[in-house]
Amino acid sequence: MIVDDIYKNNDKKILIKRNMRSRGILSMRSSIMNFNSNKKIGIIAEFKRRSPSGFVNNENTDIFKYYDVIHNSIAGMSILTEERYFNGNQMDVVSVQRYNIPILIKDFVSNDEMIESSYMIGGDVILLIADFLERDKIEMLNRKIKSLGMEALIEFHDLKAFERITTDENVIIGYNRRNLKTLKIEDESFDAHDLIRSTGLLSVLESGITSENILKMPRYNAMLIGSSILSNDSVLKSAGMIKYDGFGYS
Ligand SMILES: O=P(O)(O)OC[C@@H](O)[C@@H](O)c1c[nH]c2ccccc12
Repeated sequence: MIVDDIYKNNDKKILIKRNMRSRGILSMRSSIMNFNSNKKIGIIAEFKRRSPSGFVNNENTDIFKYYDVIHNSIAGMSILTEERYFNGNQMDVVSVQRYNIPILIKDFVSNDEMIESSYMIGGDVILLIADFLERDKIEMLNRKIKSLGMEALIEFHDLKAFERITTDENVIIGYNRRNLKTLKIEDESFDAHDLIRSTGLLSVLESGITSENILKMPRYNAMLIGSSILSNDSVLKSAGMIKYDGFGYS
């Protein structure tokens, strides 16, 4: 399975060790809460060159300057740094620090070296995937993340993986509508949100969100959108029309 192959090869990754950070850490949690307090949902816009589910993108990271200026609805950025299946590149993170928007490092992180390197290139938030990491591993990795002053987006797809998530104060919880084992959208986002709400932590809905379905999505604080934005879908305009009323959208 692709995911197993990625994690198995993490120890062989060539990681940037030199400090290329050009600014202090920005809080994704504060950014999302800021949008919510203005009755907006926070949109985390994702940049990736391709994904194993078949998406290919010819844009480069310059497109972020358009979202920031034109839509101003970007609470954060998500940058894929996984090279072998997503054509990711850590230098993409270094280059987007200048937009001064919180950066989520989207990779299959499973060791301290990846967390340290993500800090060095300007990351603010680290993705951890509960479906593929045991609870004590997540706790250990988040201790490292916290020690560097960063936040963690801990995502799950399998509802059973929710119980592995550590509900620490630097944690945001994501629900991935896509099953990374089958690469298919298998949506249990309403049940997932009930689980997340019981923690009192911020919630992010991820994957397969387009202008067609965004208005029907359940009540999350933020949404992480990649392919449809990168394919010039009008999803950002649709997102801007949603009024976040504290307990969801109206
Ligand atoms: O391009 P989409 O369907 O908008 O999906 C974006 C993002 O949710 C997806 O890339 C993703 C969510 N969690 C991940 C974990 C690893 C790699 C990728 C992901």
